[in-house]
Amino acid sequence: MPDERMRHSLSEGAPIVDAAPQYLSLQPKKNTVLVSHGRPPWYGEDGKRTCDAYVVAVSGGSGSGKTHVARQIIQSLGSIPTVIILSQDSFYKHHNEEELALAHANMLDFDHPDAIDMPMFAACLADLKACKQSNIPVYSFSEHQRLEEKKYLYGATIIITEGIMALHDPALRALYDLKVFVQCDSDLMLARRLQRDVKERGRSVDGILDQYLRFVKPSYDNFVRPTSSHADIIVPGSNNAVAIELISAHIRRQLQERANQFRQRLALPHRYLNGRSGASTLECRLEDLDLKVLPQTPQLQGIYTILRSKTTSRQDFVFFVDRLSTILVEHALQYLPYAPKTVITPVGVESHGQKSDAKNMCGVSILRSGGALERGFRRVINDVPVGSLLVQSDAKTGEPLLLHVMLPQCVRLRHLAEESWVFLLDAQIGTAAAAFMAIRVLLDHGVREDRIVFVTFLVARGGGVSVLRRVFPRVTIVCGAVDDQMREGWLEGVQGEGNPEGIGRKVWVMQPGMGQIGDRYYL
Ligand SMILES: Nc1ncnc2c1ncn2[C@@H]1O[C@H](COP(=O)(O)OP(=O)(O)O)[C@@H](O)[C@H]1O
Ligand SMILES: Nc1ccn([C@@H]2O[C@H](COP(=O)(O)O)[C@@H](O)[C@H]2O)c(=O)n1
Repeated sequence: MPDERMRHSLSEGAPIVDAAPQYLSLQPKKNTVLVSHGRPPWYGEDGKRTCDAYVVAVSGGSGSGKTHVARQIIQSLGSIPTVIILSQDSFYKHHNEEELALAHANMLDFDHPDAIDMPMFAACLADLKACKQSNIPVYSFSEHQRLEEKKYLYGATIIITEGIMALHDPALRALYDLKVFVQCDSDLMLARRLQRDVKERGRSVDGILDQYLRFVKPSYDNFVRPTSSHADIIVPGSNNAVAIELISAHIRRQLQERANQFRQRLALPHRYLNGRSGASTLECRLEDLDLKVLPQTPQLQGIYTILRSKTTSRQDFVFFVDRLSTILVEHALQYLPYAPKTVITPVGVESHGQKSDAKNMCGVSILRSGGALERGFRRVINDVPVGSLLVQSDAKTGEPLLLHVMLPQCVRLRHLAEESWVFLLDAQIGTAAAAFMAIRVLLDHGVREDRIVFVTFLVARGGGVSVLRRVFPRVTIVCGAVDDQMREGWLEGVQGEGNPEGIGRKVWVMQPGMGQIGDRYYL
């Protein structure tokens, strides 16, 4: 189970609102990633994507209940990892001054297929379906205008897209796994639209009726209703509980089939390890792993001795973790590109030096223990953005689950991500399941593999690092020490806010290791 305390603090304290997933509620918001229990791996042991997101399209007239049906499907599905209701309304085109004046006079046709930027909608949907991020436009119904801001979306297992023209475009239809049309009487649609547009879209009754007679009704008859022929299922716009149940049963079955198909190839933590039961073996040679290990100086060994000791106080542990993080990040910086630079010194003499060429440097810590490297990271790299990923193991299956994605702007925007240098921070690479997932997330965003620098205190030679290396050979891994083994062991629970009963759990532990670094650093 995910750490409740982490879930609580992250959902409350998220500084970038639109990047934070919402936990499933009875009224799920549109264009937001809704999370129930986290996202299992969407890639196989070769690091490649094994399945697309499942896409359901819901079309129908305005006020037919498309959004309502999308929400009913989500509720009926119950526990699904992550889902987005993607609204086609967000893709209304940008309007010039003249069009805006017409719109405010209810004289602009928003019900013609040309009113929607179909290629942009298809491109965003295709990215989300392919498990990539998308930055979708934000539209204001009261201003009749596309706003400056964009909304970042990433990580849905199911996408439910809804809109009056959702089934209109053949390129869009090709992206759907299931096509639904909501059929409703025109008078009911008009009544609902009147109520909603007055309450939510700041419209007058006269204006709504004007627009309805001039554009909405003719367009429904000419463009919207005919697309029902493309639907796999027609759902009534009211009293539709049976239809919703059929749809959700179908989706559940489809997802189950996919899961069964791919489970064999999923990247389960124990499958990364060389030894399959109880303990891992030392099959790989250190030099084959191409790790950038800190020079083993006496003072570095001194730091590790303090950190490994179970009698070290928390105060000392925090101090030496911060010191070690600083050393590691300094060491990691040498793997960035540098170019010669000449400066004039205060005594007027030229000095020939170096300057880093790396653009958009940022950090991403893998919570919770990766957070222990953040202070050192910020000390070494001035004013650097730091994001986070929360990956936890499912107690039943052992699968890593992606629970939370909070990435810096230079990763969220694809055109920046392609140039960015990202330092992934985690306390150790043991099974490598979390590292694997975090690298996959960055690659999904367009970060180049050779611009990912993984910084960690410890790597287990007999752990999953050999698989990580084979799959992502161009990622630089910087560490301070290499431990020989991993063993399946029982970790005593530490009583605290998130674990009031101090319940222990079965984990893969590194040997000799440093214990649970996150617990020792934060508690
Ligand atoms: N099956 C239904 N039962 C009761 N109210 C509904 C139903 N479907 C839609 N509504 C209500 O009608 C209004 C318009 O529905 P909505 O789903 O927003 O329509 P659409 O997305 O098709 O424009 C909303 O206030 C919604 O609560
Ligand atoms: N500025 C706009 C843009 C669109 N509309 C109307 O919205 C309807 C589609 O949205 P639904 O949520 O009802 O499906 C469509 O019929 C447009 O007329 C608008 O009024 N103003």
